[in-house]
Amino acid sequence: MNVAQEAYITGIGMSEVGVRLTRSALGLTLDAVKEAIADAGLTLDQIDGVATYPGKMQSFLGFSPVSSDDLIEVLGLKTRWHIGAAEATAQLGAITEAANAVKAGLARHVVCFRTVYEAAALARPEEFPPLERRKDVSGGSQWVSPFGAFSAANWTAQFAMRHMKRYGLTREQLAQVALNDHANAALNPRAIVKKPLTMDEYMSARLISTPFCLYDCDRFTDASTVVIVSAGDALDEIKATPIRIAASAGSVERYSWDQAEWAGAYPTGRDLWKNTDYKPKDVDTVQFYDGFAFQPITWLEGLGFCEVGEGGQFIEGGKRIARDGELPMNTGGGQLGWGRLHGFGFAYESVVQLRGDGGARQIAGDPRVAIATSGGGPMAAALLLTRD
Ligand SMILES: CC(=O)CC(=O)SCCNC(=O)CCNC(=O)[C@H](O)C(C)(C)COP(=O)(O)OP(=O)(O)OC[C@H]1O[C@@H](n2cnc3c(N)ncnc32)[C@H](O)[C@@H]1OP(=O)(O)O
Repeated sequence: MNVAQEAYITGIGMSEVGVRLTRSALGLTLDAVKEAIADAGLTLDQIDGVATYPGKMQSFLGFSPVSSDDLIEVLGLKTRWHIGAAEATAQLGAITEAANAVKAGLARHVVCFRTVYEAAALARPEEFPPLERRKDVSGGSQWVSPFGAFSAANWTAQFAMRHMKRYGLTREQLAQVALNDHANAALNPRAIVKKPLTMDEYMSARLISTPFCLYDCDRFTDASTVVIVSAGDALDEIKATPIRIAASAGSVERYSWDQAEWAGAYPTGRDLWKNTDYKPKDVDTVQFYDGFAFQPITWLEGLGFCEVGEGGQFIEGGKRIARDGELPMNTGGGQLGWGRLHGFGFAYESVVQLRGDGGARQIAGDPRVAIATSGGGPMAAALLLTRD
């Protein structure tokens, strides 16, 4: 391997994470950028690239409150390359784009950020009109919004129901994702959730969209997460342990309601392994996107940790995915426990674990290989990260 031709995550940062924070979205973003740059040991004038997801999409529901242009202007960055990856293959696709840019010599140090402001926005409907108030619904939304199915909970529930009927997935199995996330979040000082969840609490929670109850759904959050992607030939400027982006993959799929599998995780999984010599057995920890508890099940299957249809059995009882299990999952609490960081939290937590910086939630041994994913529906992305 020629290090100079590789791309590395060299810094991570995160703002305060909360619900209806009395901070601006830009302020949260600047906090996270500052922390990541300091973590890498860089200075602002060394940043020559910016990448974000989803670029310049409209900021309904606080989904996309800060653009790459905003950040460049406010910080006065002298960027050679930047992208608002609106159509990137899900959130972590922005990090893949940055890795490709540094490998191509278009930039040396790229700030990749994802800021979410959905909790604050929900409390300010005049400023951030909710979907049901908008007159300009288009694309896939036009087929579901007239029926009141505004939420991804309604759509994702269809796939979970199909999995239950076809493969026998149970609510007890689904619960393991939430229980595991809450247990790990309780050890993460930055997480919204502060205590473990019991099976009784899970089962008695209010129903949101069959089969999802409250604890199957991530919660709208205000936060910003940053990772810095650097060129392999710039590592002598870095003070932190670099984590290599050893492989990445993604897909933007059209899907239909009669598909059994939750589309994006499956082609993404297949492609990821084509792009590396690593195998599923080499992976020390997985950080799987969990907008809903069902999605990690599709990632387990899509990435080949088990056969299609066997994701529920894989997590039965929760031991395998626990911090001391054979495949520790969502060690920072995932989106169900940490907060809806919209994919970037999984890249952040992978770096924490691979550096051995997890404190009370650090997994044992000497983890060297992690997978972070985002999305899993029509859009999906995965990164294979290694400490070499
Ligand atoms: C590629 C992609 O982009 C794909 C995706 O991301 S898919 C994932 C998309 N995620 C979502 O759509 C978010 C899903 N979650 C939700 O819609 C909402 O949380 C929900 C419908 C489940 C509940 O909302 P609600 O009924 O309006 O609850 P709300 O009145 O806001 O809150 C009441 C209390 O319930 C609790 N609560 C709310 N949501 C919760 C959740 N998801 N989990 C646990 N507790 C929750 C809180 O204690 C809350 O009190 P606070 O105000 O102190 O926070």
